[in-house]
Amino acid sequence: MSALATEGLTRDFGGFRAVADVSLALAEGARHALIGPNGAGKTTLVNLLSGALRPSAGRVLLGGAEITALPQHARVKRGLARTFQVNQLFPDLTPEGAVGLAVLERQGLTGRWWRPAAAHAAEREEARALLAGLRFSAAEMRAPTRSLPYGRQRLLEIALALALRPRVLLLDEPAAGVPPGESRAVLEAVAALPRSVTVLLIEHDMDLVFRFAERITVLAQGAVLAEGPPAAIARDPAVRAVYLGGPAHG
Ligand SMILES: Nc1ncnc2c1ncn2[C@@H]1O[C@H](COP(=O)(O)OP(=O)(O)OP(=O)(O)O)[C@@H](O)[C@H]1O
Repeated sequence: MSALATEGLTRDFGGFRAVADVSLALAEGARHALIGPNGAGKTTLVNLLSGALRPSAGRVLLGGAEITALPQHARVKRGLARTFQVNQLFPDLTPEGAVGLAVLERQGLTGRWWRPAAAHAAEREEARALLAGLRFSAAEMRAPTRSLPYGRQRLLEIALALALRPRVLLLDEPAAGVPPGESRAVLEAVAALPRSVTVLLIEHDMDLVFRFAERITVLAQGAVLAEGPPAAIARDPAVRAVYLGGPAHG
């Protein structure tokens, strides 16, 4: 059974078909990447998966169960998480505090502000362990998020998603906007994500895609143009014609 699958997923905007009859299947623990030229429909497809958009036709299945009609929060509860831009949401919180809140959210305890401080120790501990796994130093965990380098802020997005203990994680351009000097740390953290999490990476950076992915789906004009292991995708003449261009990738 696939961890995440779509069947004939289609989305029209007026007369324009942004996603056209896309059928995808991610195996448990998959390291799958979705690529395609600008306007290929990647963002629309992710929005259909996360529940931000409803399809015009087709189905989305999580662990074999249909979730097509479920709103975003219900999908998150069932184990489908996506990263989102935290620097707009938590500029004054520390990473430790923000991830601690996400742990509480998972536990359904966010309303209980009255709990004694000692009761927060467990989620703080979990938050620290999670951030340490993403190679945050103790000082970085306790600094206001806004003061951290952008690469660290993007890693915090991943930490917040992981705090929900997802079965499937949608990683939307985790290294976008990160300066070259910091992007290596983001890349390593993505590569080191636990296998218990199935990952779909949406990414423009071909180095990251070809280092991370074991399978790649190429979208073009809303439809699946090709799918396969990286070596086959890099060689595929149709893919190179519409997207990669130039010499084959490793
Ligand atoms: N809300 C909308 N209304 C109308 N057209 C839309 C809407 N959202 C997306 N589109 C169109 O659908 C097509 C696919 O867009 P989408 O953003 O999904 O592509 P993308 O592959 O994510 O592109 P990029 O790599 O540039 O982010 C584009 O032609 C876009 O103009």
